[in-house]
Amino acid sequence: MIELTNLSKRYRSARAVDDLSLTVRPGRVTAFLGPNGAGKSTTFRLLLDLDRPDSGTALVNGSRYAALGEPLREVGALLDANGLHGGRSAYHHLLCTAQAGRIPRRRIAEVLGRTGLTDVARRRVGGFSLGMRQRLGIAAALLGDPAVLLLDEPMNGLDPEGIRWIRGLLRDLAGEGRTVFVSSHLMSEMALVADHLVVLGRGRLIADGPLAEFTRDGRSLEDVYLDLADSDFRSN
Ligand SMILES: Nc1ncnc2c1ncn2[C@@H]1O[C@H](COP(=O)(O)OP(=O)(O)OP(=O)(O)O)[C@@H](O)[C@H]1O
Repeated sequence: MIELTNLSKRYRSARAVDDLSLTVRPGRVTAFLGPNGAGKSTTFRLLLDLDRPDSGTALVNGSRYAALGEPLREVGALLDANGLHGGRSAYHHLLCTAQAGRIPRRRIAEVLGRTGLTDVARRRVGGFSLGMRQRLGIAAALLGDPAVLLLDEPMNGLDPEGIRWIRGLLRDLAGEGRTVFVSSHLMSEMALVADHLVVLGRGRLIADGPLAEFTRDGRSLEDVYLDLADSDFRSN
C-alpha cells in the first residue's frame, strides 16, 4: 500500500508535486498517467526518499522509505534503466543489489528466469539493448520479492514480445496481491493492463478511479486521458 498525504515538492522554477493525496492499493495495477513534466517521476523519487518533500508525507506500507528496516524486501523500483553500471554482467549487477539488500543469492536465478534474462546473465550490461536493460531493472526491482512495485515507464524500449511479456508480468504481480504502481505514456497498453487510473496534471491529482468507470461509455483510454489533460490545461 502506498499513501501520499498533502505531498508537495517545488524545484526552483517548477511546482513538481502540488498537495498530492492518494492511496495506491494492493492487488491491482494502478496506471500513473500525466503529460511530460506532470510530476510522476518526482512522486516516485519522493516515495523512495531520493528527494525530500517540502511538505506532506509519502508512506510505503505505513512507513517512510528511510524508516523501512529492509527496504528492498518491501519496495522494488525501476526508475532509469540507463543508470546501470555498463561494465558489470547482469548477474553481477543483481549480486551487488542482493548483497546490499541482504537478499539470498538464490533469488538472482529466480528473477533472471522471470525476466527472461537467464541466457544473457553473464553478458556485460554495457552491450545490452534498452529493452534488456529494462528487463534487468525489473529483475532488480523483483529481487527482494517486494509487496510494492514502483515502475517508471517499464515498457520503454521493449519490442512487441517484450511488451506482451510485461503485460502478463504486471497482471501476475497484481494477482499475487502486490501493489503495482506504473507510469506510462502508452495509453493502449495501460488500457489492457490497468485496473485503476491515477492522472496527474502539473503536480496535482486530476483523476483517481477504476479504469472501467472512465471507459464505461465505450470511450478509449486515450480519449479519456486527453480530455482530462485538456480540461486541466484549460482550467489555468
Ligand atoms: N532535479 C530537478 N531539478 C529541477 N527541476 C526538476 C527536477 N526534477 C524534476 N523537475 C521538474 O519538476 C517537474 C516534474 O518533473 P517529473 O520528471 O517529475 O515529471 P514526469 O511526469 O515524470 O515527466 P515525464 O513524463 O516527462 O517523465 C518538471 O517541471 C521538471 O522539469
